[in-house]
Amino acid sequence: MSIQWFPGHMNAARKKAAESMEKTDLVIEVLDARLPLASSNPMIEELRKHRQRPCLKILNKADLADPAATKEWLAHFNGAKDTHAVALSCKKPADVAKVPGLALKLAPHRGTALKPLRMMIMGIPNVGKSTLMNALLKKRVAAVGDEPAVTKAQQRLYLGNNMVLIDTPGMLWPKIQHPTDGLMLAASHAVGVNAVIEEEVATFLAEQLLARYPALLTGRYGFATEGLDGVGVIEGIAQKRAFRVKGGELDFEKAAHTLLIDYRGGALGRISLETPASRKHLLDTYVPPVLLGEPRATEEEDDDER
Ligand SMILES: Nc1nc2c(ncn2[C@@H]2O[C@H](COP(=O)(O)OP(=O)(O)OP(=O)(O)O)[C@@H](O)[C@H]2O)c(=O)[nH]1
Repeated sequence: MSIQWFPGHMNAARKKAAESMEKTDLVIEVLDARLPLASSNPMIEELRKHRQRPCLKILNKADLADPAATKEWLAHFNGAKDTHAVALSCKKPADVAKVPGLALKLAPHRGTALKPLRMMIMGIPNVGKSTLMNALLKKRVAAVGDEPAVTKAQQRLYLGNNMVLIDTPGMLWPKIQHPTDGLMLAASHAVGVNAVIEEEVATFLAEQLLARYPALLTGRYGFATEGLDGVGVIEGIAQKRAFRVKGGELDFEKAAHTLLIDYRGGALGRISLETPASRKHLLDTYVPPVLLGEPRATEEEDDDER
C-alpha cells in the first residue's frame, strides 16, 4: 500500500511545532501503546532535543495493548535520562491523574504560579491527545472523535495556576519508516483508508494475529486457524458470520471491516502489533535526524510571562 506524503503540510507543521517548542518546558508525546514506534514521529524527538526539552512519553490506549509487550516498551523507552515513559489509558481518570506529578518531576525548574510549567501535547492523529487534554482539564474542550485529525486549532489552557497546556492535536503526520508502519497505522486507524486498501490492511492484520495471537482469533470467531493465511482468516470470518454478497459469494469486504473494527475496539482482546524485539532491526539501524542548529545555551532565555 502507499501512503501519500504532503511536504507542504509537513513543513508548515514542523515550523509551527518548532516555534511552539521555544515556549514549552516539557513535551508530552502521546503514542499508541499497541504500536509505540510506528505511532511516533521522529520530528518530535528532533525538535525537543534541539531545545533540550524533557519528554513524558504516554503509551496511551494501554487498555487495548498486550501488557507483556507494553512492559517491554516501557523498559525500552525508560533508558534515557530526559525521558519518562508511562503506559495508561487516557479514558481512565485515575490514570490521567498521574500525569501532572510525572510532568513536574521532569521539569522541576518550573511549576510555580510565577513560572508555570508549559507543556505541549504532541502526537500523530488519533492517538488520544484530545482525550488526554480533556481529562487533564476535567472538562470537554477539544473535539474527540474516531476520525483521525478531528482537532485542528491550537489551544493554550491553564491547569491549576502552575501548569499550562499548549495543544497541537493532529499536527504531526506519522513518519512511515517502513511499509509495515503504514499498515499498522491504518489497522489502528491513525491514518484513514478507503475500502480497497482496507482489505489489504485487514489481511496484514490477520497475518499479524495468526503469528502472535491465534487463540484470540479462534476465541472471537470460533474457527481453528491452523493452516490458514491472512486471506483465509478473513474468508473464515465471512463464512462464520454468513457475510455474503448478492449471488452468494463470501463478502470479503465486510469480513475485513469486521476484523478491523474488532481489533480497534478491543473486542478481540489486548493486542500489540510490535515489540522492541520485532522492531530490533529498525531500532539498531536508526539514524537520528539532523539537528536544526545549535541548542540554546540557557533555560532563562525561555521564560515568558503568563
Ligand atoms: N480504548 C481507548 N480508546 C481511547 C483512549 N484514548 C483515546 N481513545 C479513543 O481514541 C480515539 C481518538 O482519540 P482523540 O482524543 O480524538 O485523539 P487525537 O489524538 O486528539 O486525534 P486527532 O484529533 O485526530 O489528532 C477516540 O475514539 C477516543 O475515544 C484510551 O486510552 N483507550
